[in-house]
Amino acid sequence: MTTAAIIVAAGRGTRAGGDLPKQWQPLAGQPVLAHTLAAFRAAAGVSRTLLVIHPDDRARAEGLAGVAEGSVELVEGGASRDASVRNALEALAGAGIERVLIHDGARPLVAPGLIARTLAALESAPGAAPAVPVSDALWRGEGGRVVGTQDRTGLFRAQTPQAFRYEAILAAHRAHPGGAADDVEVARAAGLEVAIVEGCEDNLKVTYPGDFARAERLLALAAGL
Ligand SMILES: Nc1ccn([C@@H]2O[C@H](COP(=O)(O)OP(=O)(O)OP(=O)(O)O)[C@@H](O)[C@H]2O)c(=O)n1
Ligand SMILES: C[C@](O)(CO)[C@H](O)COP(=O)(O)O
Repeated sequence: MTTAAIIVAAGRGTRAGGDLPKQWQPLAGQPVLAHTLAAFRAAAGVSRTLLVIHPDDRARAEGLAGVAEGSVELVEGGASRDASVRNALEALAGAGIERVLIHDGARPLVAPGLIARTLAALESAPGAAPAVPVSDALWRGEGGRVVGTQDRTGLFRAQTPQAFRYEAILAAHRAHPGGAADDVEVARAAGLEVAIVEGCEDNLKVTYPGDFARAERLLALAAGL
């Protein structure tokens, strides 16, 4: 099966703050994105890797391992995450790709094993994505006060990579009006079944300033430091 990986990294990282978009900020001495790309290089069976970037970031992207050598292809993103994914899916049209993994560049701790089990789940469904069951109690709050509780049964925190049969997710994106939080939402809007795969607590998305330190601690643990 021919598999492509799409790594979306065209966002501006406004919630993370800093002088650079979060995916370009350093994490253990390298840009966040360098860690993400390294995880996909270590994953088995990915034949093409597309990195979706903001046009302002082209020079930075050209400095990443794999880009100059041609093993990582650059695609320009759009104004929203789903527009960025769509650009990359369209760039793969007609290339004989059968499966696609779509991953946030801002999740640098993705493990090759998680990538493998997400892909494997495509045997039984046209889509598959990792998620972590909600384990904490859930409240509704207003004005700094708890105003209610929420049943957590059947609730999951969604992660990436999200994997799909390529032609199915391309058609789903073409039919979608836009504004989806992730590709599972796009797939479901087109009627595709998506299997839930066991996610990993460490596969965090760098979203807020404090996430850099947390990600560095996890990287150090993984390296046995
Ligand atoms: N127009 C966009 C918006 C987001 N993304 C990517 O989608 C992933 C998940 O999005 P998010 O964490 O929301 O990133 P940002 O949009 O950059 O963050 P913020 O909402 O804080 O600005 C990130 O890797 C981001 O770069 C993208 O490729 N194109
Ligand atoms: C795709 C995603 O990472 C799934 O968790 C997420 O929906 C995108 O980021 P946001 O923080 O919801 O904007």
